[in-house]
Amino acid sequence: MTDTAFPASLAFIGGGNMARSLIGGLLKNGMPGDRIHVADPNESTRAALATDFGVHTHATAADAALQAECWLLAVKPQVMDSVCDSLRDAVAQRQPLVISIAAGIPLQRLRQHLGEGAAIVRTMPNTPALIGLGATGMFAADDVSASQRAQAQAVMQSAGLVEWIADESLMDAVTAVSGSGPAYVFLLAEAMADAAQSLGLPRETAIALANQTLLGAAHLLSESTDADAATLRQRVTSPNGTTQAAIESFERDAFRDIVQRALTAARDRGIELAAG
Ligand SMILES: NC(=O)C1=CN([C@@H]2O[C@H](COP(=O)(O)OP(=O)(O)OC[C@H]3O[C@@H](n4cnc5c(N)ncnc54)[C@H](OP(=O)(O)O)[C@@H]3O)[C@@H](O)[C@H]2O)C=CC1
Ligand SMILES: O=C(O)[C@@H]1CCC=N1
Repeated sequence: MTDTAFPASLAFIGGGNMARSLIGGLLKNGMPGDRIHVADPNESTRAALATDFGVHTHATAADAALQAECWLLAVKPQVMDSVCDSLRDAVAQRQPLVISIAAGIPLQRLRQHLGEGAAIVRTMPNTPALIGLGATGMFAADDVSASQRAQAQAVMQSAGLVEWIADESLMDAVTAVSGSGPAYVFLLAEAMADAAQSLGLPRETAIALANQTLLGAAHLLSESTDADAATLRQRVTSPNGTTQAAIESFERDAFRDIVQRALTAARDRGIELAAG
């Protein structure tokens, strides 16, 4: 990743959890903090961001936006319409590249509230962005130029893997698998530790073993070039052994259906958020 791919200046609208994760990644990849502006209404949030990252901070979205050629919309979906409305004059002045990370909100709705003049890329990152291991799905409107796409990609790639999505309607499926996905893994970590404790292990030992198992399995999955998840699972599963007993229990309890229903619920909630 070369610094030249980054926008010359970047304004985060919203300085919460995801903004913090993405700013951390940008700095690690060579974007200087003094080229980043962040708007957040909370004084303590602004102070912490300025101290931790050396970024410029602003109390209003428009103040930050006017300072930058690329904006990253990182507010909750529920306030996105009003935030975009407050940026209409700044859009007319700056003609920005706008990257949205909001779940559910379609490009058309962003364009409607921002007004004409913004080139918009809709993305869906996830919280492992904080350690450079994020996964982001991206969709660009037709009027986004190749160099703007490259800039948007550079911003999101500083947080990890990027996948371009050809059809905007699939962005809610991206949210369901990778945007919300880290929470499913944390739920599994909780459940494994709880179960191990109930089988008699001390709490701390149960947590340590469950967490390290998820870490090791994730690394093995990502580093195994010759084996997919199913193959790796089979390698753990000795015939008539302990793993087979557990997997058969999962299958009897319709584990795959449970996952399918959960992802469908997340996808459908994204569609509801689009409706406002
Ligand atoms: N958390 C996640 O795992 C992921 C989240 N997303 C998306 O990222 C977006 C942000 O989520 P997240 O970081 O978790 O949310 P946070 O609530 O942590 O951050 C949003 C921040 O925006 C601030 N804010 C509210 N109104 C304005 C305004 N008018 N101008 C500037 N800032 C404002 C909020 O302040 P206050 O708290 O006072 O309202 C808050 O500090 C959402 O749209 C979400 O869908 C996408 C992928 C993953
Ligand atoms: O739960 C949410 O709505 C956000 C979007 C994906 C992850 N967190």
